[in-house]
Amino acid sequence: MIELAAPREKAILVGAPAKSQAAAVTEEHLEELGRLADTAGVDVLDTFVQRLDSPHPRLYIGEGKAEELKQQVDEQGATLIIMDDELSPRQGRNLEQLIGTRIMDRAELILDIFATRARTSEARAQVELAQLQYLRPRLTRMWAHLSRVRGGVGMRGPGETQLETDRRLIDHRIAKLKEDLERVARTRATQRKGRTGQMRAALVGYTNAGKSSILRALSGTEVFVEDRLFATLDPTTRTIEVGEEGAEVLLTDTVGFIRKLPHHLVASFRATLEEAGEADVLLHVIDSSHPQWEEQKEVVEDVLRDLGLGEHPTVLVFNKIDRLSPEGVQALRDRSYGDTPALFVSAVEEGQLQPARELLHAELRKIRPEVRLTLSSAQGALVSEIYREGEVLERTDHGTEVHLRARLSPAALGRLRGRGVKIYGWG
Ligand SMILES: Nc1nc2c(ncn2[C@@H]2O[C@H](COP(=O)(O)OP(=O)(O)OP(=O)(O)O)[C@@H](O)[C@H]2O)c(=O)[nH]1
Ligand SMILES: [Mg+2]
Repeated sequence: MIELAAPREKAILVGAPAKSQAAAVTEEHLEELGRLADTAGVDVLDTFVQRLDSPHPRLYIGEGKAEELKQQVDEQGATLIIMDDELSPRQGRNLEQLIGTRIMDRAELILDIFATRARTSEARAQVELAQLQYLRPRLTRMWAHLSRVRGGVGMRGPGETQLETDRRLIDHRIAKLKEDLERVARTRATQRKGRTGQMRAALVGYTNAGKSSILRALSGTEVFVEDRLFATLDPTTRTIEVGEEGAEVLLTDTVGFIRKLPHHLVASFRATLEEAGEADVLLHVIDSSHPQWEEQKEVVEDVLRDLGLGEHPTVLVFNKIDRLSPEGVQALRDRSYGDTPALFVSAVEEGQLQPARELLHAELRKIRPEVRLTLSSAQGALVSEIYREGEVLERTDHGTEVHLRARLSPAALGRLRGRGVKIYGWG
């Protein structure tokens, strides 16, 4: 994106919700936008709200309101306007022209945060791809903005040729990034094939819900935790012990989700997030002390559905219950979550996570039942497949037969049965 030199930007946050939205919800959304702005290093001067029946096609907000906003910007000396809603390229351009101040929407702000926080080369490439895809249809506006900053005659609006050249350059770069990312994804898929069939779980959830804190508490290792949105961008995996017999599970922490996550960003992070899909079970972490936790839970469920993980085995982990009253915790426990098992924990209180270990163990046992298999000498090749795909607990060789006690996923069991392996204790 276009970088302006320091000092810090001073922004007015603009929300234009539907008339039906409750005032408290609007306020909370703008507060979240304020936290995003803070993470991006922007000072927030004020907020500005207009309730709408539907967005204005030309300016998003109404014309009169836009004039009012312009006045407020001038009076308060704002250098930036941040819209909570996604602006079309045209609305952004028109509004920017009318007010004469740079406008960003929530999506652009999130992209900016990701760009400054991504550490691995893969995460950086994913963010750059998303940024370029966002930028491409908005090039004219970016150019108009640049010409105002530099203020030079002859810089006012580049000719069509300049735009064409820029679009072509962007297209080349997009193609190159996609190619690189596909290569990385292929390498990872190959690595995964070589992995043993250890049980895996992944932490998913709204940003700041406490995913990394839970990983830290369960693994007893240092994991980066911060009271900021998007503290974690790169997935981290640790081994944790579950149950009483010292059974081990690989637990992966993932990037948090947020309302109106730019879809380009979800698409370019797909490869990383798909790793979560390889987990036997997802731990959906919820900040139960947040007034809008139900909306946050829905946002996460929507993104998971987008990623094709809507039906994946999941456990709900209601975190931060240390901030609730005993009655508040009881009210959460009394609710029904359908068939999804739910846990009520605190990642910061000693010993509170023991039930999580036990439930995780029980769930994984359900997902990967323990079975006994008998293979004939002709099926020798399948034995190594079982070692690769599952967890072999015991092996005895009886003459030409191999007897195994193992944990395998239903899919692997179905495949083995299809190939004539004798399976006991399942289905
Ligand atoms: N009181 C309380 N605070 C918690 C609990 N779990 C996490 N926190 C705090 O919540 C904040 C966010 O925690 P993180 O573990 O970084 O959250 P995250 O889900 O990994 O967040 P992102 O990586 O930003 O998506 C930190 O300030 C934690 O100390 C809890 O059980 N109780
Ligand atoms: Mg985190």
